[in-house]
Amino acid sequence: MAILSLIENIDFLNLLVLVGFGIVTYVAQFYISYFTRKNPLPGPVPWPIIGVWENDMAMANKFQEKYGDIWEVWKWSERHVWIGRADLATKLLNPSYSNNNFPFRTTENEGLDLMDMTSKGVVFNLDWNSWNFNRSCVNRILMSPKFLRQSVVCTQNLFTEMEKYWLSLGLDNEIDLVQWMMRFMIDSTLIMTTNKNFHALANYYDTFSTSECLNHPLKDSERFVTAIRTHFMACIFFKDTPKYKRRLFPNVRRQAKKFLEELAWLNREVLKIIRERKQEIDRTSSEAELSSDLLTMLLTLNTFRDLNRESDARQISEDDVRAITYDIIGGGSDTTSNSFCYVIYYLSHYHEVRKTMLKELETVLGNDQITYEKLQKLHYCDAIIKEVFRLMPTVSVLFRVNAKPDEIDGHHFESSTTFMINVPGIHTHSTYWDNPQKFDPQRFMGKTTEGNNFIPFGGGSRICPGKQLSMLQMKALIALLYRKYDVELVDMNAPIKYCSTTVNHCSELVIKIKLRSEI
Ligand code: HEM
Repeated sequence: MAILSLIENIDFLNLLVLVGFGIVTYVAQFYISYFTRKNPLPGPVPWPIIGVWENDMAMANKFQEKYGDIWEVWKWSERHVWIGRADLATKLLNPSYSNNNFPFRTTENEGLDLMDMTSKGVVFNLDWNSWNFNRSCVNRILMSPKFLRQSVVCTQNLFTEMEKYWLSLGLDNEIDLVQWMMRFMIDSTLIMTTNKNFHALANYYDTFSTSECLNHPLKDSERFVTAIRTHFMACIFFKDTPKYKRRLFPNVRRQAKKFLEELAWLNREVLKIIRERKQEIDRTSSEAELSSDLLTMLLTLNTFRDLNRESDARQISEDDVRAITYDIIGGGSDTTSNSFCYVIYYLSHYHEVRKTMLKELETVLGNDQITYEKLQKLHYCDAIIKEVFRLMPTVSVLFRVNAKPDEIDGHHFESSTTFMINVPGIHTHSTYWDNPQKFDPQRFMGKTTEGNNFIPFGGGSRICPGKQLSMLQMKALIALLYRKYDVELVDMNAPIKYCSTTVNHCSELVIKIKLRSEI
């Protein structure tokens, strides 16, 4: 009461003085605790409340240059320890599944809890036993030759479809590869995951075309594809937006509500797909072969239909199937589509590299059908993709959190410290690479890429389970495109256009293609 009457009687000038005093006290206290913090590392001095905005690849590299290979950045009130040298990341990228102090990517996160992601699936699952089981299921499927072979067939079929649209629009037409590849990989990942085509490519083609002859259930699938993309945006939103912000600011509250409504719709749709597939499997005789999509494989894992089942292994729950489906679609579409655009950018700028690649395509593939086995033999294509990843990693930062207090490079860290591994910093570190800024695929020829100095797919127990799949898809795409077409950038002088977040999103890559004349 006394405080209320004081506020009522205070005049405007005194109120200003009071507020000013409050701010000065807060700022002074903020900097006193910052400059007297325990175990300090070098790093930019943060602003009160907001800290330092750090989620940018160029900025991380600038900080590494200025502060060395281990530094700290404060974001909101959280300390992020950045690491830019492979040997300092050894503990973080520990391959052990049982003895690992850095098992997770995030600390407890109420926003991700709300999305039901912290006890299910793989990417943000904080329940170790549940993650371990789900991850072994995902590994078994994504790395199985049956699934990988099917992905090659799927890539060829979708390329034929996309090519048909390009030809129909005319070879003079400019193609924004980013837009096409985004739809291509959404279709591809959804087919590989659910065995259903959601026609994102066809929908996109329809935005250019005046023809009415396309025959596909456009509108339903468009809603689904939009909801899937919303799911990825919602993950980032809920992970990074604390509860108080979602409650305090009306526009943020509205956004959160909209996301949750859309996610509820998507969950219902995905559960419907899962249940329909279960019924289809039940109706199929035990001798008949089932399709090799992820959903079918997950639902039959450790059942009598699984030839490799272990006697005591449990089956996967419906909720985990749903969460894994999201993880795979999320992990597999944007990453591969952006990476492919970067490969095209580099190939367009390095004529000699392109020439050597075309020779390899001719020698290994000729005009034969592209197969899983043949793609394994494209060693130079493999080296090109790796060199592009080295200089332009699609995922430029890896996250880890320690379960118990630990020590790195003589620095002590409390448990639940957030660590960020600066992938481009390691990929261009002069300790590991000669002439690190030079684009030279030859450096990967005849060499294995074990170890933490090359980590485009991350490392340790959380390494990307889609690594083989995406390398295969990208090699298939290179072969399908370059065997038949010359590819040119419309603007050879433009730098790579991208927006840097955790995934470096290519924002535009306009190309023109024409039928190939000669190498
Ligand atoms: C060029 C393509 C790709 C790139 C650059 C990429 C990169 C990555 C990276 C850097 C991570 C984090 C690893 C870590 O924290 O150490 C990751 C995790 C993951 N990726 Fe990929 N990825 C690609 C394609 C795929 C594909 C095709 C799939 C699935 C079909 C996939 C599924 C996943 C999943 C599920 C995880 C989480 C693994 C876990 O938490 O245990 N990724 N990926």
